[in-house]
Amino acid sequence: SEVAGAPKGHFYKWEVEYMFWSPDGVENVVMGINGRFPGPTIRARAGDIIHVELHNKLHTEGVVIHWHGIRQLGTPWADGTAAISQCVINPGETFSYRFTVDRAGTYFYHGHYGMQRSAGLYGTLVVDVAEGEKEPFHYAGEFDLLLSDWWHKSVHQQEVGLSSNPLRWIGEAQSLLINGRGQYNCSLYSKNAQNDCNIKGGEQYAPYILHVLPNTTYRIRIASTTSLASLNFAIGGHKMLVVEADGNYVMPFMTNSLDIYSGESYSVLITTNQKPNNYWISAGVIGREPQTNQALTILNYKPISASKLPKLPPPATPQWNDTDRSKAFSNKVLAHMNTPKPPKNYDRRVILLNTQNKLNGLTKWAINNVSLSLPATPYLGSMRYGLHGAFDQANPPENYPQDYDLMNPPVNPNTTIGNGVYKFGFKTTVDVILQNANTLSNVSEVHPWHLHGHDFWVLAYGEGKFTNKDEKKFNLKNPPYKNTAVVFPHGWTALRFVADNPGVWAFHCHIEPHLHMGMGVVFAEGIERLGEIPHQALACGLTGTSFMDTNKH
Ligand SMILES: O=C1O[C@H]([C@@H](O)CO)C(O)=C1O
Repeated sequence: SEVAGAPKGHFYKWEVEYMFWSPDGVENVVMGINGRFPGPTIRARAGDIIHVELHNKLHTEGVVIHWHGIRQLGTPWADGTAAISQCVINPGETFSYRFTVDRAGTYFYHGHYGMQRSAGLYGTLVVDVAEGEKEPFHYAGEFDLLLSDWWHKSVHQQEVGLSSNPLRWIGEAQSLLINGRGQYNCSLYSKNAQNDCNIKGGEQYAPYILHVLPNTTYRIRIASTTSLASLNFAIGGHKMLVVEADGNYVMPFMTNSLDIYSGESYSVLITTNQKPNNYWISAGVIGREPQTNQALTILNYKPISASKLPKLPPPATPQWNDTDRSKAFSNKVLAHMNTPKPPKNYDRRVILLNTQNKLNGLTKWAINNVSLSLPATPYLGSMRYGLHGAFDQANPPENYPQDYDLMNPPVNPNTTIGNGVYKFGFKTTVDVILQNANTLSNVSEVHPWHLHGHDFWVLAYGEGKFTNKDEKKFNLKNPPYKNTAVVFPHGWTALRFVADNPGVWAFHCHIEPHLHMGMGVVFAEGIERLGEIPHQALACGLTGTSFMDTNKH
């Protein structure tokens, strides 16, 4: 029985283990949860408490899970970032993630240790509005789509390649998956698809079909946990009304297709007002030269058979390098009128130059010429208990040399490694300017940056080198409130957030191999306000040693 007004608890026991699976018709090894890939969907209401007891059944690897988009207000030790918020959960061990989902929205969860997200450790997390609350739109049914990309090479091979000299880059994905389902080397868009793709129904790689009734409005939640790919999502013959981004309502706008970068989530409404038939739903690569087939599934009007080939061809994915189109899309995402407004002024501005570099022959990504290498002792514990030997005590650089040429490969490609922390005064307003540049191979790439523990306002996307004059381009009226924002090639993105959540928070490129190559920084605020940290999060490195020595915590 429930006490009226009390938060509802959702308790889950999860076991993580490798298992054989066939995400795209080619059998492989994936990381599963309770024997499933993707992991189970969590569904709760705003204000509820989620409690996941995560048991590590991997034989030789640690594990953690990050709850992407959940701010962890008051529970920074539950953020699930290895070496930042907690010690990894060793094989055979269990860790209790207990946190409140404070706000309705579309979220997901994923591994945040090494490249375990690429290994398939992810699932959907949906938070509905609190009992009695209403959303600013109506719909009769819902579908939740989690997009990902999939490699046939193991994550171990990928990781070794990334830290080899010369670099063995992971290359483009073999398949794109919708809810963990894709088709390698065959297309559903063929008369013989059922034969070519060997689909009889019920296979692990059979598409997740959206069965709909005519003349009905549906909400489709779309989240991207891709390792590398930026995607363009579309539904043949249907326009989409975008209503939510990263857990915040947006000013609704109509679109034929949606750009979604790794780490982002959206909700769209569609009305099934077309001729009763089947229609293709597609997701194709943008931002990088695609070498991967579109992900396809079907919007099926009941009672038509879902195996009937749609009359219209799949939506064409836009030109991968049409950055003007991508920017125009991103600029359409604006806050709903009830969204919190940004402070008019900032207290501190940090400019972060994104470059690709070299370190002893290895290829790295660096921020203001520091490539992130995480320490053995997680920051949350070492900062809370004042263990200064745990990481670089010097403040990392807040800017880069103003004569740096963004439009060419670095003159001196050598970088340094580091693990210093950007420490912010509690409740200060921080501006972060992400400044893109040229890679070593004379191009500039797309990087979606994700902030833990907060949402930020996306004040502007700009071209070339940011200067203080660009402040006049800032949207302080209705900037979107998000947790992930892209920085376009050779461009900059201006973000603002309030450092009001005591904890240590990762801020990084959500492209997993890029993070692995050092493309991230660490933010912290309000550590002095934290009480005791659950011991489970501290049992390694210097925090572990200090417990054994003194027993004082
Ligand atoms: O980090 C990366 O490395 C490759 C390329 O720059 C070097 O092969 C690539 O496309 C990346 O995104």
